[in-house]
Amino acid sequence: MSAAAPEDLWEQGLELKNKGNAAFRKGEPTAALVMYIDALGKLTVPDQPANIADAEIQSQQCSVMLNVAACHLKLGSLDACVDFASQALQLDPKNQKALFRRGSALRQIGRFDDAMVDLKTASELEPKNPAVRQELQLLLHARKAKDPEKTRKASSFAARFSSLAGFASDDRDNGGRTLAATDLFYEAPGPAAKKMRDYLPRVRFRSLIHHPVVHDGEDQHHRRVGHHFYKEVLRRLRESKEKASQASALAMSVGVLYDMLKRPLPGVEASSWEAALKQNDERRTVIRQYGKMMKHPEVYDAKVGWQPGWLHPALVSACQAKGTSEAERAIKDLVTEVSPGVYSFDFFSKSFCELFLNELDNFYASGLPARRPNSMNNYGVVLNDIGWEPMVEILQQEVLQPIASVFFPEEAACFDSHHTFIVRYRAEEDKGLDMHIDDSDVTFNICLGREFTGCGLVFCGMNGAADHRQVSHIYQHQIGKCIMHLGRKRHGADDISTGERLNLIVWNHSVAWRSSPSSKAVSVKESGPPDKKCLSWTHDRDYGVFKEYPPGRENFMGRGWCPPRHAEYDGFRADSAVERGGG
Ligand SMILES: O=C(O)CCC(=O)C(=O)O
Ligand SMILES: [Fe+2]
Repeated sequence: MSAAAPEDLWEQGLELKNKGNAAFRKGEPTAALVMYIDALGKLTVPDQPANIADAEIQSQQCSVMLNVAACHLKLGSLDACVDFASQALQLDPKNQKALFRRGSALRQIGRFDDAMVDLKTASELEPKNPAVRQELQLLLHARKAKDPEKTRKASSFAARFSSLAGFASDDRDNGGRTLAATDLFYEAPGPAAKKMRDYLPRVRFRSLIHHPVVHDGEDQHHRRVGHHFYKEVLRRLRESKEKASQASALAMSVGVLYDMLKRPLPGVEASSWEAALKQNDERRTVIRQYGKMMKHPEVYDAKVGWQPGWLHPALVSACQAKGTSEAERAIKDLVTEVSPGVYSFDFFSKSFCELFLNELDNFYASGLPARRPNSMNNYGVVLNDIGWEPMVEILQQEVLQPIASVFFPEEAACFDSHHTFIVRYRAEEDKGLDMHIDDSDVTFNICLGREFTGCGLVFCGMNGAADHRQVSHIYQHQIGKCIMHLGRKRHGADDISTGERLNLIVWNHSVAWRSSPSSKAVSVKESGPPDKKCLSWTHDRDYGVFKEYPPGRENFMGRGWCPPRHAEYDGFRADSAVERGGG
């Protein structure tokens, strides 16, 4: 049998390269790598085809070596990446991609000086390349973490979240859209997000504001100024001598906004205005005082932002693809759907979990007052009330929203605020959490530790669905991992058996989603009696039919709202005599 002709090998090599490219684009770096290596074998045989120019041969060889380096980079085989990128550079010493890939691998290995040489050269070759700029920022951060003095001056690079792939650098061109961390709305790509923008309110507060005039609407979840505000605007417009042009109406509205922050508007109880004022004062006092007592102030420092070492490397690399055609694929590779509508992925590094728990211990020991996250959890703390809101705002824009919008395109199209808190479970305190739905559009829940057994998170169905009270999944938290789900998916925590569990919860809010018709789905008839595990003493009208109310919670009987009357299953019976028309 005669050996294949050089021309045939060449053709086979190119074909394999193309197949490798297709696999890489599909997000299958291992399959791609196998094909590229095979291709390289065929393209680098000693006898080269006579009909192909030397320059073309070198260029193809270099291109496959670069692709091999890209696969290794993606797979975390950093030394191999360095080797192949170096081989490519022998063929083409000024190859920008080779310098970039080798620089990135060298940074991740910790060879910062070598990485700097490569990345600087790559940057000189293509100064505007966003990936190179992101990589340089990561490098500066990594260096800073190792030697803060040496790179102190470079910290302007690190503004906000720039540590994570330079997402927030103010002048970054992001495929036609720039994103500064101060943008009112993050505009996600895709038709769902576009549709949601129609429902953005005309007047909106960037974050939770505690004010009697803000939550008085029919649907308080909208967090909009309510009728006292509009009444006052109309009254002033009527009294105004000016013709009510758009400009004067706007000026009037701003005036009323200003006034409502200074004194109660007509019709608003002075006492509720005072109470809101007091709560806000207390909150600011705690933030100010705790600012002087923090153990790890860097964790609160939104000017510097998030350090890459705090997040799990898998999350960092998925986020690095942001703004590229690989972004969605990278997120899908990161995330596992553990059950319909429930997604899990690596989030914090172990060292950050420890650091943050240490910071929380410090807060608990400070004796400063803290608001509890909800009526069912007495030992957690609202982190927005102790100064962490700006950090989560950055996280929300740069990490949470891009991930959530892949799986929940409508709910996550435009996040605008968040409620972030810690829950804590241990014996003698809160052992578990009643089944519930949250005042959250998309929830991120990350386990920080410590040692524990039990305390699984039980998921049931989506609020209003026929299987809304049927168990769908029981999730065991793992330290550093995040679970993401819609707030309207019923869930609750089983009692803890041993140890202590602390989780960080971010409730992401979207006014646009809540104003959209999609959010107004009506409940359908329940398919049958509920699973006992899905019963909620705070929500359900039939809890007592299946279970004894927990001690001290008997007064919840008769206060439930679920299922709504039109959605009762066949044979439904309410547990309360009042409902049944009894006492
Ligand atoms: O314990 C958990 O993991 C869930 C906590 C939760 O759902 C909540 O606080 O709303
Ligand atoms: Fe919850």
